[in-house]
Amino acid sequence: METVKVKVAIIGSTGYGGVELIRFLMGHPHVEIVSVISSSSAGEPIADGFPHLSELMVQNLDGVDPQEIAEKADVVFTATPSGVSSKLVPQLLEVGLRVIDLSGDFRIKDRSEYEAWYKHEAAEQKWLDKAIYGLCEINGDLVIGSSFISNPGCYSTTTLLGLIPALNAGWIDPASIIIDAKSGVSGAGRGTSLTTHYAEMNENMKVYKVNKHQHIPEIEQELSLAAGNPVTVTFTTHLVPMTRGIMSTMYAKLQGDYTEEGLVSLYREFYAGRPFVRIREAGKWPATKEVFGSNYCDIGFSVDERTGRVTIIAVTDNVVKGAAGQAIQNLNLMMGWDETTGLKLSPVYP
Ligand SMILES: NC(=O)C1=CN([C@@H]2O[C@H](COP(=O)(O)OP(=O)(O)OC[C@H]3O[C@@H](n4cnc5c(N)ncnc54)[C@H](OP(=O)(O)O)[C@@H]3O)[C@@H](O)[C@H]2O)C=CC1
Ligand SMILES: CC(=O)N[C@@H](CCC(=O)OP(=O)(O)O)C(=O)O
Repeated sequence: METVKVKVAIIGSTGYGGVELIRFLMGHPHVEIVSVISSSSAGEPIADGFPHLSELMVQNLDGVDPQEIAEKADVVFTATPSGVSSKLVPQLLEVGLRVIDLSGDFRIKDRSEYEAWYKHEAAEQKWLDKAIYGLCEINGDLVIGSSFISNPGCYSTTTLLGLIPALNAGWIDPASIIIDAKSGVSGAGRGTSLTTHYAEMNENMKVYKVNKHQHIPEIEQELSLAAGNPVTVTFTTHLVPMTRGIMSTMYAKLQGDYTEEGLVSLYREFYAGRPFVRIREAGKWPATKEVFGSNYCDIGFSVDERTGRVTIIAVTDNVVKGAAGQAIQNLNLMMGWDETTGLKLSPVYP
């Protein structure tokens, strides 16, 4: 006998995060997509803009009406811009929906810190306090049975999964961390801009938001929790001419004679039973193609005995583990299902 499916709605379903949620959820055995929602194209068939989704059971886009969503759905994903989520999500929670929000609006718990980096008004403190920071491999226990998840940022996910085990074990000096991160252009969303259009990005590489990236306070907040003390980082982001993928290359001073083999053991033990984090053997480093289209985060190491530093390399697909995939992993944990349900896709290669 088939079990009752959880009814899911997606707001922002015409953006990259939303479309990727639909792709994975169409194959999820315990989920029924009951509403795909757009603030600008309500009433239009989703297949008009996305012909590859013509087999989705719900055909027309609905408008943004919390009461109407609550009548149809149990859980709603908000794949909406920051500044929109902060206002919309409380309305969804108030009508009794469970919410998984993909924006940055509920990740940073300190309102003044959020406002300093995002340059607009923070959500009310009571909602910030309610939101669970859904970095599944670290906070999975808090996600189980919860009703409101703030899904981590793409760079933050990649970077935190790469740093937390070494920081937590006291193997690296928290004051020495430098992060050099690169992203494919889909990380900027579907809207066109001078920064991201083809002629600007093809055969080009750009550094951006140097020392000003909005993921800095998110990364520092979570590293500080892992270290038990305030941690600050140097974090630099680059756009590279590819569609998907993040590589985060992290440098830190080792606080002992630790080897690559030792790091591999430490990380494999830390992530034991967490199927979406894969640790390369000593001296082997991951590439973005090796996680493309999948929910994996792959991590490798190099120890430099001359400088006493470790280089940690972590890769993810920004739209999957960095957004929609992790959001579904959070749904699985929230509902008490196996965290890999609907997500067991191997990376697309080549
Ligand atoms: N792309 C990525 O790799 C990642 C994105 N994120 C975050 O996830 C969220 C979605 O990102 P992404 O899909 O890339 O962004 P997109 O810009 O591609 O899509 C955002 C969607 O939000 C909808 N939207 C805009 N304004 C409103 C509104 N007032 N009310 C309801 N819906 C609105 C738009 O659809 P419509 O006009 O049809 O309503 C739009 O398609 C963002 O907060 C982003 O920062 C997080 C991690 C990674
Ligand atoms: C390539 C690119 O532009 N990437 C985006 C990160 C997307 C993301 O995760 O955004 P939120 O944290 O706002 O949800 C950026 O650097 O701002």
